[in-house]
Amino acid sequence: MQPILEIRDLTKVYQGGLKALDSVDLAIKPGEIFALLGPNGAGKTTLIAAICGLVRPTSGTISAFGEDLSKNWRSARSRIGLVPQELATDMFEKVQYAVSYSRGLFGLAPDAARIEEILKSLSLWDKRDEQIRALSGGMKRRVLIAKALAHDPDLLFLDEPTAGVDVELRRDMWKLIGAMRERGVTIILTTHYIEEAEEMADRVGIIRKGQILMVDDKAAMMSRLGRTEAIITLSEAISDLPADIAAYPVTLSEDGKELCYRGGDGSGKGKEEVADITKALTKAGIDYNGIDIHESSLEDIFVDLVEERAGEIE
Ligand SMILES: Nc1ncnc2c1ncn2[C@@H]1O[C@H](COP(=O)(O)OP(=O)(O)OP(=O)(O)O)[C@@H](O)[C@H]1O
Repeated sequence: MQPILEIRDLTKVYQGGLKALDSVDLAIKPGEIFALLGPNGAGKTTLIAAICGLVRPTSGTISAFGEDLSKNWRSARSRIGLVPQELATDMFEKVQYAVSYSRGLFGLAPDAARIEEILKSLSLWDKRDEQIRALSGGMKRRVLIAKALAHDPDLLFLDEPTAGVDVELRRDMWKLIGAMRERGVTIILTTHYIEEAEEMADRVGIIRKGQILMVDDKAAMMSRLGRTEAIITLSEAISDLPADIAAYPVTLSEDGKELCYRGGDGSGKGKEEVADITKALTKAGIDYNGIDIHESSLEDIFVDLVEERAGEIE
């Protein structure tokens, strides 16, 4: 299947010499939700801005819908929507006007019914005649989304769509993003909230210091890089581990009272091994009085990756 968006060897060096993107390659499949995860300053916004024509790349190519954006920017751009991090709109405008105006910017004929549908889907219809400045932060965020949807884009970028919003609004946003996907919109979102990527995304890309560290299906990433961690608290300190237990990925704490397991592969193997270890302990006559077991989340994987690669890149 031809990617809806293809980025090749994209580099952006800002004036002053900061390399915000470093040879980025990325292909986005039609209809997917792709989450771009990265710490502050990783280059997420720069990447989106480069695709949306707001930042000029230093080198590399970006094609969307099969067209090279540097050659045929206008037609591809009309099929792209961007929900930026911050509101860059006239705060005195009324909601409905602002959203209709966004549609007009792309040369589309006014479509009151479609605008009404968008405003209703975002619970903004009751606020349609209010000035944007009078809305709460969460409602302003919805206006940003409505404006980005006004021209019915096929490819939608959401730059930190839920940064700083409350949990309820975040859940609403997730539902909304899910509904957009149902309509066939391809979605790329950047987020600090790993929970968001875990909940929403089909694929996840991890970016750090302008480099893409890894791109994979979310489930594959979790099963490939997932880990089980367990701490088994022993009733009495021991000085040595029996050989059959030492064969597992375990370490004994300095005081000899805790057995720490770190292994598995996100497929359930870790839990099985921990169960086997407890059986072996019982067989060896070693009592334990607690097991604390933890399956790693996408967050743990992300933190591990970013920390592990930090040394390599610096
Ligand atoms: N206009 C600019 N001129 C110079 N440097 C810039 C400019 N815009 C961004 N940068 C730098 O480029 C790097 C990447 O920034 P970018 O905003 O793309 O990161 P980000 O991953 O979106 O971060 P955040 O999660 O904090 O929004 C940062 O070091 C930033 O300071």
